[in-house]
Amino acid sequence: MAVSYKDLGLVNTKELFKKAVDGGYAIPAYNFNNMEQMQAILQACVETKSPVILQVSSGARNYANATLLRNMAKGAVEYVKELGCEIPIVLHLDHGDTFELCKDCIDNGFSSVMIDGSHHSYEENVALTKKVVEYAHAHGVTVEGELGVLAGVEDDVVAEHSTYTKPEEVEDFVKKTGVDSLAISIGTSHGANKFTPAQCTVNEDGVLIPPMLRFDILEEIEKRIPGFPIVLHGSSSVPQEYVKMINELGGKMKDAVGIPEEWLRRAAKSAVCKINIDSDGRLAMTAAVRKVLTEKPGEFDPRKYLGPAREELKKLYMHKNIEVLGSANQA
Ligand SMILES: O=C(CO)COP(=O)(O)O
Ligand SMILES: O=C[C@H](O)COP(=O)(O)O
Ligand SMILES: [Zn+2]
Ligand SMILES: [Zn+2]
Repeated sequence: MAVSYKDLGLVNTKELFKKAVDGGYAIPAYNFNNMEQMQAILQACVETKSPVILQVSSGARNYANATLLRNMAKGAVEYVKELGCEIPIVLHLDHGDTFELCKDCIDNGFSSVMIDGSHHSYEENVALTKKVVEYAHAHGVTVEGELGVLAGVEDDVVAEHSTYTKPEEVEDFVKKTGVDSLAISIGTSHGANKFTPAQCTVNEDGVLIPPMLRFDILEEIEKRIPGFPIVLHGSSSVPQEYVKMINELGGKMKDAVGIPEEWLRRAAKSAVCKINIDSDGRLAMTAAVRKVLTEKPGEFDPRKYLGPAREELKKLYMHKNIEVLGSANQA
């Protein structure tokens, strides 16, 4: 039997995006795979009074099990009430690659899905996205499409080089497909190794500064589809304190560079109304777990290292909501 997101107390992205575009901030889209990540996200968003998009990749569904994830999302709505603030919660499929996967999520309580047809030809992308939109809209679910390909690892898909979004395609794409939001490629990419040191310049403090995002492309897109909700994937900043911690505590992360928070702040003020962050959370948890296991080698209770990891993650998300995305106090 199909389960509607409405029965779970979740919301789609429609109103949230409208307010975010008008208000000059972005809604956080944080990926989760397990209970501690979900708790950290919800606690951080309740404490900062921020709306939130709980983001699930197909990898996460395989890892955690789709039924369990859905029931966790149902629990999320009750949990935030218990915490004392009923923030709007979206359950979103990240990087859906087939109609069947999107349909399965829509039939199982997701309030929003992404169909990433960006790896197909333009015509195929339009046809696939339109098909998902028709099914989703019949169920009140909102849809994110994508134009342009991000460099780095996208789920199972590896894009060696990014292809920037062509502004001259966006109007036609939005009109033909009926999507509710559009992910674009302006120089961000997935993972912790977004740029090689050779691509970066070094500032006076010895910090690697990556090549500037193509804000000119974003501006051109905004001119062509004014006020239309834009999504930025691959937006982790790869905090160097976490990379350093991981490496000092026995890890081996080489050349990890992300998107400066200043640039994300600038993007959030534009039509960019959803910013995807996954890798930074992975770094925060890994650094915290390594710290506990190094300092207390006799520790073997998972709560003793996953608990501090959850705390570190919550701190990171609160920082993002308040200092970077501007979503704090917008719930
Ligand atoms: O775009 C993302 C999820 O869709 C996450 O990007 P990061 O790898 O930069 O966190
Ligand atoms: O864009 C990809 C997200 O970071 C999810 O990653 P994943 O497929 O490893 O769960
Ligand atoms: Zn893509
Ligand atoms: Zn992504």
